Amino acid sequence: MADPWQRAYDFAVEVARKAGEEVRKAGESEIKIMTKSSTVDLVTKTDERVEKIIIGSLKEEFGPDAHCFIGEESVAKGEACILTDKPTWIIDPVDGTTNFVHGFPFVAVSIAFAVNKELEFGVVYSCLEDKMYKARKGKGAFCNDEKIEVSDVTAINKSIIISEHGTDRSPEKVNKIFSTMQKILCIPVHGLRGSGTAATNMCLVATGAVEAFFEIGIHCWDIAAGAVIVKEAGGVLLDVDGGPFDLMSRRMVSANNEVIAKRIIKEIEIFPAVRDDAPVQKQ
Ligand SMILES: O=P([O-])([O-])O[C@@H]1[C@@H](O)[C@H](O)[C@@H](O)[C@H](O)[C@@H]1O
Ligand SMILES: [Mg+2]
Repeated sequence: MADPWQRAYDFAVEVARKAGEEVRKAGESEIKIMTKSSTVDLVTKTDERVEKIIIGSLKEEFGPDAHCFIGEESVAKGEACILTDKPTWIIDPVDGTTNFVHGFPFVAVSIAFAVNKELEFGVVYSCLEDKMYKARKGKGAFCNDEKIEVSDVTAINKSIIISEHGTDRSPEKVNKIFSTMQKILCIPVHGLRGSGTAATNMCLVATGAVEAFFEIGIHCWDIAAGAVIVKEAGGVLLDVDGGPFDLMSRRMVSANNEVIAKRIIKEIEIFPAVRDDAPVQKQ
């Protein structure tokens, strides 16, 4: 039987590379900082323009109504964030916007594709490092066409763990985030890190550079592509309470194996995050 999604996978890599070139060449003029959910949840004209380029290219290639789209900046402007059984692109045009604004060298274009609510493939282009990560369900994970695999470490005291503090600065959430990080640091682990972009953090798990990345507060577009890449590199994905991974729940643990994942989960102080697919509250 013909493979229905290979062309979409190959094209997603081309589009991610083109989008990354747009991010790299974005001039000072475009880095006009705007904010969304908080004063530190940044967005720029580049985020918006690059998302339009990505979606426009996909519609031109596959037809304007063939697929559905969940894009970070389209959702920010009021579009629905509902994953149906229809073929759906899940897009973060600039993952690591704060890094982009500050010139901190980790910025990624993240493009995932789901069918029947199953993630088919994911592409993460770390455009300042020129690293193209990609993975297709059942076909392995790659960085610049070299196969990648998670770390084989099972001892938590020989691991590096990544987490992020997100953009919600409410004291009760910040306290839980830092209390969790303190407990993990003092296990002890070899180190705590954070690149500032969830997609890149997940690719670091997939390459074995770190053993786990977890966060409460991320969105489906931050992690959808990285989820496929981690899984295909031999890693695991769980909810922060140890339950099954839920793409729309705004929380997750990605790790090289269940031993590390479950040891981290024991330390996570969970706080609520409104689901990506929660009904929009009428004003
Ligand atoms: O907004 P963005 O740069 O696309 O995505 C970012 C995520 O990748 C990161 O994990 C999170 O901690 C940041 O708050 C931000 O949400
Ligand atoms: Mg983004």
